[in-house]
Amino acid sequence: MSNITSTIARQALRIYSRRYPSTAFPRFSTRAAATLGSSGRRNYVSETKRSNATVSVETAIKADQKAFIKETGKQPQDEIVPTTGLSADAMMSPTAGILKQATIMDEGTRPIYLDMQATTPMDPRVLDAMLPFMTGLYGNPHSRTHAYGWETEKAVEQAREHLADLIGADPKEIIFTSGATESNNMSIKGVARFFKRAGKKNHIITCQTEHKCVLDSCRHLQDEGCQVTYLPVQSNGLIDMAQLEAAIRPETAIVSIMTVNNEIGVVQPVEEIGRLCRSKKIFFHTDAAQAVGKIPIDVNKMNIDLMSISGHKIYGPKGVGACYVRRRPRVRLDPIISGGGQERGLRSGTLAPPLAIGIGEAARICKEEMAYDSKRVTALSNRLLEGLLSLEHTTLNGDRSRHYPGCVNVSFAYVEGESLLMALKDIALSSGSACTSASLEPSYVLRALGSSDESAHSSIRFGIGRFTTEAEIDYVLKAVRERVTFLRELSPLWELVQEGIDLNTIEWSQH
Ligand SMILES: Cc1ncc(COP(=O)(O)O)c(C=O)c1O
Ligand code: FES
Repeated sequence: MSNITSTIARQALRIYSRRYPSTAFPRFSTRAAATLGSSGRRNYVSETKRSNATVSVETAIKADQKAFIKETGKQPQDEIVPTTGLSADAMMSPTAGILKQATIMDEGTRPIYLDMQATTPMDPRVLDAMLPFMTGLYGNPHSRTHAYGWETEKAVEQAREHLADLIGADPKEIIFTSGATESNNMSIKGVARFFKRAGKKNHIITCQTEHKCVLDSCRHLQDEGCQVTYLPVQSNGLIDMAQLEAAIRPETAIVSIMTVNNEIGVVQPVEEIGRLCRSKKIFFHTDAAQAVGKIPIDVNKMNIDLMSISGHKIYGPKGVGACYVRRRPRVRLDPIISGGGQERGLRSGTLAPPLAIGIGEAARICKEEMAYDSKRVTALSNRLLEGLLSLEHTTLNGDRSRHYPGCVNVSFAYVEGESLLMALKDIALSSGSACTSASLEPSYVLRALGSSDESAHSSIRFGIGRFTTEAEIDYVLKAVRERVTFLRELSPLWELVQEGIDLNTIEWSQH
């Protein structure tokens, strides 16, 4: 039996005291240990000393498992048993069989994965489609003089068709890129630079809750002399159409508003935005990385001129994406990557056929299974949300009806989000976007909704996807309920609330 000493509670307290510096904080000493039993299942016990009193708490998967057996009469192995059974190193070992372990087949041997907005597991059918193009079918799809080139080109063009089919586009309007980040850069910088160079228009409209790569592209364009309006959002996370209309100027070249927000899952009124932009002859770009393949999108019905797609958000490979670029009326843009003129001259460089074929297959499966996936994800999401909201002082962030159900962002008042994440090590979750998850800053998306720093800090995002099971949701609900209760019991703020004190009436001493 091996022992893994963990510092979950200590780290939680460190963050807690950093976050609430003005709070008179009782002295704590903590010890938390996780043991990896010979059964391969993980148990952990934490012991917390608060002031002079000692509180021993067995928060634990072990306890969860006992309750699970009692409630269901089933052994958890039959259902889900999150453990540290296989380390990442072990998974990489050639004897472990990486393909076998790295697919959904590993369910039950690692933490439950509920971070689908960060990335999705690759569908094994996607891998099947890709593999021949990593080995025997290695031709350059741009080679026109022999069969090696032709066979690869044929498969790449079929992938383009699958992507086009998913969003109601013509295959010629699909440009393969390295991901949604590149597609966003290409769209926004490309259009803005074209119009600026032509001396015509130099204004861009976007929104404060966009992904960093959109906001950062706009910042770069500001340095180049463009003007940018960052629209605020309402407290439900949606933009106000009247504000958008008022922000439009004669020199506005492009409006960029995302379809589904990656942190809170709200769905912006894309069809209305498209109609407005078309009526004003302004190009409309949408970052649909979190929307494509999950909710129906039709670029013609929605008057979308440019759209960003990411492979790894739709059960496809990482490092590949696509950009929809409308041909009629033709979107004019300066390419970011110049060279051999591939991809309609908009994105030079040899394509990566396995990746392009992977995203194509992922798109094909999404189209075929969207209704089924959507029904499942919605049912799981309702189950999760109902359970989470039954905990007191817990709220959903973002609009409840204009919402993609696979992204559930919840605030647990009086619980520090990072502490909760640490107490939920058996579940892979995040408090926001993956690229900002190392930062202890509160989410700028939640701040834009008007959330307080405390509320933003106490928020967790639960991402549900194609391979999530009901048993996993039930496990997560139980674990969250227990650990939120545990952490609240440590919180001096919670103690005050329980004593009936209105925290807003307290004047905290300043340091
Ligand atoms: C809304 C949104 N836009 C863009 C991206 C970046 O996508 P990619 O990783 O394909 O560059 C992401 C994912 O992280 C996202 O969620
Ligand atoms: S790049 Fe994926 S969340 Fe930021």
